[in-house]
Amino acid sequence: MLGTKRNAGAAVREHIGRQVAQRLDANPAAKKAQIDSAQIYYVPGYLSERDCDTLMRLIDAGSRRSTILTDNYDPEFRTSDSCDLDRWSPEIRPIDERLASLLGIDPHNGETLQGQRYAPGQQFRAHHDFFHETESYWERMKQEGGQRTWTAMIYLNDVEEGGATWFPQAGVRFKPKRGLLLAWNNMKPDGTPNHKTLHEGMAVVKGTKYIVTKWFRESAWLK
Ligand SMILES: O=C(O)CCC(=O)C(=O)O
Ligand SMILES: [Fe+2]
Repeated sequence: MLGTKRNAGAAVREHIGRQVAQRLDANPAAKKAQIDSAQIYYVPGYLSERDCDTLMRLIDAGSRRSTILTDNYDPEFRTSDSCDLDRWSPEIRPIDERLASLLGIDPHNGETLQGQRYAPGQQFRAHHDFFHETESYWERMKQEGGQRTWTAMIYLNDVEEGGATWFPQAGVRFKPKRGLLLAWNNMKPDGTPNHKTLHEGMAVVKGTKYIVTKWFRESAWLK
């Protein structure tokens, strides 16, 4: 394709993008955000109260300070606590597999489900979930399942004030709502990274925000 920066991976990513979008379009529970610049879907009430409670309990039990992958570390960038949730545990496994099946992606391509907790003042500043292939971590990520394609994220509780997920370039903002799932394609329909998926976990003002995030790779992450 003359004049574009499509590389070999783009064809695979284009295919995944189309397959997942078709599957979500066919799912009556999934709604599509009415914007042109990114494929963002949401499913209200995706997770039951009981599952939300279980995940919040596990996050409280297993949290550590969140980390980020970058060559330019800024301690204020991501100030939440995170926890990797054990995919083989009897509580997580059904949730994990149901998520992969919602998107129609092989569960092996999914990274470990990650819980995140934000206290007042904590945030995750504007970032892309896809990997920047010019950064030094990319060589390692390439061996570990490659690029991130789709993200699925679920709010586990309502937050009194603040904590919205904001896509400033796509022009949408989601307020945390217990059980609400968001899923978006980090690639454009042609399989190249979509910079308009830039998003931010805005600072919590009042209350505590609990979410789980699952990032899906273009190939097997789980060996
Ligand atoms: O906390 C949020 O609303 C966003 C979280 C996020 O961007 C992520 O987990 O990749
Ligand atoms: Fe993100």
